[in-house]
Amino acid sequence: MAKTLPFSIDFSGCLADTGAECGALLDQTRSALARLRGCQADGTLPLLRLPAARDDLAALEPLVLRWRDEASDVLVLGIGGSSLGAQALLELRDPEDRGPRIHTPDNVDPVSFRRLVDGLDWAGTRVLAVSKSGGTVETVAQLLLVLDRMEASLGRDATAARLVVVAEPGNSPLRRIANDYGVETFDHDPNVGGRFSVLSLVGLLPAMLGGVDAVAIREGAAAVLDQAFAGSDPAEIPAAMGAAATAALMQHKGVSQAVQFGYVDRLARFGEWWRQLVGESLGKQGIGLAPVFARGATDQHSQLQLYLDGPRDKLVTVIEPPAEQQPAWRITPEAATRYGVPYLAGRSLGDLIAAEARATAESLIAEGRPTIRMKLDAVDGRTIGALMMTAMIETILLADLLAVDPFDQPAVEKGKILTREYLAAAG
Ligand SMILES: O=P(O)(O)OC[C@H]1O[C@](O)(CO)[C@@H](O)[C@@H]1O
Repeated sequence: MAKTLPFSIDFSGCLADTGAECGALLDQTRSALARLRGCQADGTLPLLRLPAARDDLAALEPLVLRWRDEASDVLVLGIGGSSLGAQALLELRDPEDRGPRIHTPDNVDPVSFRRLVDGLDWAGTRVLAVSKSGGTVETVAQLLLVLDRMEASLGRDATAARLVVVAEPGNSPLRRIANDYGVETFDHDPNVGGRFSVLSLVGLLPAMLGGVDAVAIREGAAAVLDQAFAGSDPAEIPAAMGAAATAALMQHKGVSQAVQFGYVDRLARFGEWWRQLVGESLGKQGIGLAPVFARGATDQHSQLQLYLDGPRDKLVTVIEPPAEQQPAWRITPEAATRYGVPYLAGRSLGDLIAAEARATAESLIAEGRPTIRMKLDAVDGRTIGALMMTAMIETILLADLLAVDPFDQPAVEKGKILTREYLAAAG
């Protein structure tokens, strides 16, 4: 299916007993796809315009060049959609890249944050604070603590020169800090929600600071939209098939969990980004799909027993590695024979992990467990851009089939209010 995309995908292992229901749901995706195409044309869903945009990337270049040249470390402060996408993209960094170390501490665990910050040389450190709302307590707290340290070490002007803020326009704590210090500020598009913002500067600025090819990422995403909006049969569109198959399994087979079983370590952070996308976009009004990330081959020795023999409530997507990641580092036939493991003769770890991914997918299918098989052409910017856009379109289509709004997250507000109340009371 769909070889204009940098991956192939096989849904045959998840359609048993739901073929008819899936077909009907697939038909329903036609109207949602047409609406999305309209939104791309008239710009009402800016996410869909990002893959083709280039001017915004050009506007980031001076900052990227400056910081890549002068910084030893970049601290990216942000959480949720203001960090997870960047973390996923930074996994594609070339190990030989000579740019700054990039830290994405997202969490506010006081010990790990302090450990990180204590190891920084403030003169060489640059700080990028990202928050769509500009008011997320974790990000604001981290920034205030960091500013305190930086200012004590460097003084106010040098601190201001080392800080850049990304936030939507308006009067928010982050904007007030930025104004007060007079720092360079970039707008977060108010119409691109955090978990859909990875292809904007939110994900791409940190990626570019790490020397990752932002254009390739956008090209991969563009290929997905081109294919999805070309008027093809929805059965040929991975996002539409994924949404229809998932909805059919949820509505007719009691599936309530989606497991992404990824056999590529560099995509583990992609798995974390995807968890927010699925969790926050679909989990509402008593409906939802619990997203689970499992790492192959590690979780074969931890979770696979459950997936094969536990409750039939899971849809597993096995992401199989590309052939490309098989370096010529092989077990010698002599050693394999001598120690009684002849099947390892001449084999690499790439051979091993590929065989394990295949074995996992085939075992799940043999057990009648709904399974999608995805095979990547490569692990690069174009592929991750395509994976991310496929996941976002699939989530939007699935939300449409489940009749929930993919773009809000109203339930998390209560906890935020209580957190502020408890902090105020403690003070
Ligand atoms: O970018 P912000 O506004 O700091 O929000 C961070 C994250 O918090 C949430 O609003 C959930 O609390 C996410 O949707 C969002 O990605």
